[in-house]
Amino acid sequence: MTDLDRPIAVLGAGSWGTALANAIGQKDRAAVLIDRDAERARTMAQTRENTRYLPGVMLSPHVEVTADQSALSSAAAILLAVPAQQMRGALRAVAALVPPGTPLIVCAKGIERDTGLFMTDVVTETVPHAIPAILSGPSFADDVARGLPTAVSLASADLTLAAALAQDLSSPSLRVYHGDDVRGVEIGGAAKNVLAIACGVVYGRKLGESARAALVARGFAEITRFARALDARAETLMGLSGLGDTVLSCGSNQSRNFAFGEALGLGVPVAQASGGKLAEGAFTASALLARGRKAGVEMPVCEAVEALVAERVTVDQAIEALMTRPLKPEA
Ligand SMILES: NC(=O)C1=CN([C@@H]2O[C@H](COP(=O)(O)OP(=O)(O)OC[C@H]3O[C@@H](n4cnc5c(N)ncnc54)[C@H](OP(=O)(O)O)[C@@H]3O)[C@@H](O)[C@H]2O)C=CC1
Ligand SMILES: O=C(CO)COP(=O)(O)O
Repeated sequence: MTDLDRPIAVLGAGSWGTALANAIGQKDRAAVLIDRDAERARTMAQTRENTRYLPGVMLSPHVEVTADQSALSSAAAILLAVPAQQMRGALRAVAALVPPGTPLIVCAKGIERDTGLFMTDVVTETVPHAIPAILSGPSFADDVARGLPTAVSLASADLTLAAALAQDLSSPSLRVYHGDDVRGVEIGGAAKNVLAIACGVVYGRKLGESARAALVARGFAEITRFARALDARAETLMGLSGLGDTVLSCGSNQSRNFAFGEALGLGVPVAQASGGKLAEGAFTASALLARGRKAGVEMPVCEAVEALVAERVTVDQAIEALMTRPLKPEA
């Protein structure tokens, strides 16, 4: 366990950051939730509710809300809950405030589009004096914030640290498993979002549950191939951050990625399909595909999502391309 006298800080006061801060607060451990907007932070501190991102959930009294990033300097660990494409900018802005050796736990699920880097690599580049870790798994913010039960995975290269952080974040409703396969955990979280978009498309286009199940299986196979090529462990992908989150996000339009795909399947143009919500897979698809090509891994489901998001193909063309690929052994 980390130093209990020091709070755990959460950078990013959106739905996931707020839910995580609340989960920590519900354990009677001090959490500091950092919103980049001072006015919003003040209002949230007073009303105890994040009306924009997590309406209807009251914050634990152990959660302090602030816009003052200097709170990071005294944190035992920092949870990074900003969107993947904003991670580099957010980290650059606070790097000087982070004491050497502080665990920076990435809670975002994505790959940086411009560089193809995973989030822990972005941490290493921007805050080299910190220790990167990753948290991922089946966990809708709303469920976690309301104390509904789930389990997630936390990985760090240092297994002892991963175990201590998992202990810090675990509660009777949030079971945090630990490990050292950082790459495996971050691939699971980033790639499931792309697969969730594909499943949403199939649902929106009303292709039936058999098609969705087949897509999950083939999509998961390509994610696992990709993970192996990047020296991640296949069994990590079979765990909470891979299979677990795939089951969650590919079967419910409570997932914003699934809902984005569903809108595409219904014929909504890409620009409107997210309804103003974050759909990480739309940004990650091109980066995942590029990394797959570099590693020599065929990723037809990811390719279809990337082409759809770039509006190079229609939904029907994407489906036809997937269904008319040369037949091959299943493995
Ligand atoms: N929501 C969920 O159920 C889960 C989400 N995640 C992952 O967590 C990450 C964040 O998602 P989520 O919380 O849902 O997203 P939201 O859209 O709900 O919130 C994003 C938050 O990040 C803030 N933000 C954006 N850029 C910066 C920046 N440069 N510096 C500081 N804060 C910034 C936003 O502030 P502003 O309002 O000012 O733009 C907002 O508070 C994603 O990668 C997602 O995949 C993981 C598990 C569950
Ligand atoms: O990652 C999540 C659940 O584990 C949240 O999924 P969405 O970002 O698709 O809403």
